[in-house]
Amino acid sequence: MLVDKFGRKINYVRIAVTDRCNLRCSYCMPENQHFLERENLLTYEEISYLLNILSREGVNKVRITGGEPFVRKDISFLLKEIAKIDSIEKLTITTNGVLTSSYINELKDAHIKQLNLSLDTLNRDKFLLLTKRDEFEAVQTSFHSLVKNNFLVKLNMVVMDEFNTNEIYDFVELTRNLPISVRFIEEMPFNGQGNSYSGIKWNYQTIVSHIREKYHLRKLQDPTNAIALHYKINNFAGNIAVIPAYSRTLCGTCNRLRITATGDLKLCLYGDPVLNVRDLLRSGISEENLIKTIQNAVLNKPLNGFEAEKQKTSSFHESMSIIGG
Ligand SMILES: Nc1nc2c(ncn2[C@@H]2O[C@H](COP(=O)(O)OP(=O)(O)OP(=O)(O)O)[C@@H](O)[C@H]2O)c(=O)[nH]1
Ligand SMILES: C[S@@+](CC[C@H](N)C(=O)[O-])C[C@H]1O[C@@H](n2cnc3c(N)ncnc32)[C@H](O)[C@@H]1O
Ligand code: SF4
Ligand code: SF4
Repeated sequence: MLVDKFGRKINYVRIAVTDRCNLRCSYCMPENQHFLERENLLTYEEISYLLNILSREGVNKVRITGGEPFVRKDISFLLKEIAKIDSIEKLTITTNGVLTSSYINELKDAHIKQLNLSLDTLNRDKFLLLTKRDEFEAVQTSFHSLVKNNFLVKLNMVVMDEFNTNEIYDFVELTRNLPISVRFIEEMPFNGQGNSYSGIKWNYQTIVSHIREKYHLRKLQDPTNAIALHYKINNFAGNIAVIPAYSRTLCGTCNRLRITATGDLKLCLYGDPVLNVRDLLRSGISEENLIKTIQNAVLNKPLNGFEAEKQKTSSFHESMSIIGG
């Protein structure tokens, strides 16, 4: 079992399979982002080996993220390998939707039932402005194709002051007839650039208050270990949620480990890596020692890894594409 010193069971691993992406969302990476060479990435064999080991330590949920997972060659091979691990009950992906519609059959083959799709605006021109790529139609196609094929879709919208706050109600409206979850996310300081960062104007409370001005929100019971606050509007097919990713109100029940594209193990999204599994694997470490090393590292998972961060008014943050979100 992977358990930290606060008794939190770590059963959810988020793994970034690449740092590359076919979009350039400004909150995530600059246009001239420098990407890693292939040899720096964990291979699919290394990822499968690692997840097999972690699954025996109680990990039963895996999220594939990136960068954009579908830009990595033969991603379907990895999905099928992970699907073979019996004790992984939930395998899921976070994707920008540009290429996703071409993978519907492969997703079904890997028994994937749920996908998180990132979409921050419903306006094509604004999409281009934000992502620097004219792929709005492709994302729409994936969105509708996933819903039509009965995947459980969570739509992630990063709330950005003066960019898409005027679309919050339009996103809420999507849940009127579609059985999806729309999640409003506080923007975090991970844009891969050195600009100063002094907090956010639209935190989860502001977002909820804004929605309440127009809709009657009923609070739902949040699933165990959720990092989102869930709400329902009567008679709407879907639901909505708000992720206090920057305010960090839900860290106490955090059950996550992150493995970045280069194999760094992160105990918290905001923390520094504590070890590098790629280097350990390539050094020929035994399975037993690898497990012990990870177990010892996990013990030190911070209760709230953001404390040091709060003291800073300006700092450099790597791109979210390396961490995986
Ligand atoms: N602060 C914080 N933000 C997170 C954490 N996990 C995910 N996020 C952010 O939440 C947003 C949605 O992330 P997703 O990749 O869709 O994953 P998820 O929220 O874990 O998905 P579910 O397991 O379906 O709830 C992204 O902006 C992530 O960066 C976390 O542990 N802490
Ligand atoms: C880094 S992306 C990787 C997966 C895929 N490329 C995508 O965009 O869905 C994972 C999630 O992190 C979110 N994200 C990226 N940068 C963020 C930031 N600065 N603040 C909040 N969320 C962010 C994205 O919106 C996305 O939902
Ligand atoms: S958020 Fe996802 S889609 Fe956007 S640039 Fe980052 S990795 Fe790419
Ligand atoms: S900020 Fe860190 S401790 Fe809090 S939920 Fe995210 S990963 Fe977990």
